[in-house]
Amino acid sequence: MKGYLKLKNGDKFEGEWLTESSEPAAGEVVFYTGMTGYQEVLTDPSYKGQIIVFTYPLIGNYGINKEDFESKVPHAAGVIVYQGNMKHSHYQAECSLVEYLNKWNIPMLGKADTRAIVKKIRKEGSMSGVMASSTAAVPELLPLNRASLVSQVTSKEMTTYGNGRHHIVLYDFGYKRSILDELLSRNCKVTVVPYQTSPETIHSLKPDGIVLSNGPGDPKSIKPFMPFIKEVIKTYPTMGICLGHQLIALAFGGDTERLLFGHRGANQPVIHMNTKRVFMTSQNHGYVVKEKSIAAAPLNVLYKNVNDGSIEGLKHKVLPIVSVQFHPEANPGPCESNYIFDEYMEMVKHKSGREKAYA
Ligand SMILES: NC(=O)CC[C@H](N)C(=O)O
Repeated sequence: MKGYLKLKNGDKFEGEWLTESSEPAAGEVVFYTGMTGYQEVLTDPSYKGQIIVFTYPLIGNYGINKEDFESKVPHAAGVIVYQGNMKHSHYQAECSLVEYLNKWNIPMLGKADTRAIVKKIRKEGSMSGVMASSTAAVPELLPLNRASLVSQVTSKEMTTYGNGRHHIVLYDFGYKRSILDELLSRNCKVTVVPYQTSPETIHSLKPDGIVLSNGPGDPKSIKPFMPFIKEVIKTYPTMGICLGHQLIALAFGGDTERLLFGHRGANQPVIHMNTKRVFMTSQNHGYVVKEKSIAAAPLNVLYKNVNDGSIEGLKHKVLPIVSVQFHPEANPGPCESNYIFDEYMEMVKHKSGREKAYA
């Protein structure tokens, strides 16, 4: 059966509809450039409601396994690939990509001219679109609900994992399992809390540190909770990852803006501003912190993207607060920024040092 992607600007791309349900799907059309990691990408809550165009042609070649889920359910609205319906082969594979998508009723378009779609998005920017098996569906008929994305993926209740020595509260805006795993592997007990959790509740947990997770959508949609976030992060050593990083900037008076087409892939070069060391990072974001907006904020720029110069990390001038726009937990992606978790744990362990600095 034929299938189509229609972009908001009216452009139409044809392909083969590979999944069972013929229901159309709408979402923000974005592209991901990594060669592997489709299972992690599809189950990363930051992709909630997005139609993902994979630029690597062989997507599905190693199937779906039990190990690589970033959350229990997939979050992407749709999948677009160059080949599709690949015969998979891997010793850990449990099923094919198409079988997995069928289970969750997520459409996949194969044999699509992914290069043409990406060139369009790179020129005109990420935009909404609709995937359908008939040409009748139009994007306007399937409106997007960007504002409530975080509330769709956050935990419903508080859950504690592990019994390590350092108690970390992970604010859940749509956290990736790998972030939890990184903390657990560093002798932490982690309490995952819904993103609306009040400072009083956090204080009652007596945490040693706070992590603000990644998550979908516009960081400004969390603005009503900013006073909560600000109070909590000023009190405990804090690390922000991706959306969490953007929220730290907003909390200290900074501003965010939308990138033309975002950074989504596993080889985004980032430079450490002090050491000038460059390393590759895994990324997935459509918004960035505006550099001018933090000029008066008590934040230093610690990392920048080598390709476009955008801000990739911040450090508070006095308080033990650090944040990165990229993903140090890096699944999928290179692990060379993994040390950021070690640095954060040092901050957590030297809490008394923070108290001295603040006195
Ligand atoms: N991975 C993330 O946390 C993404 C953050 C935010 N939703 C963005 O697109 O910029």
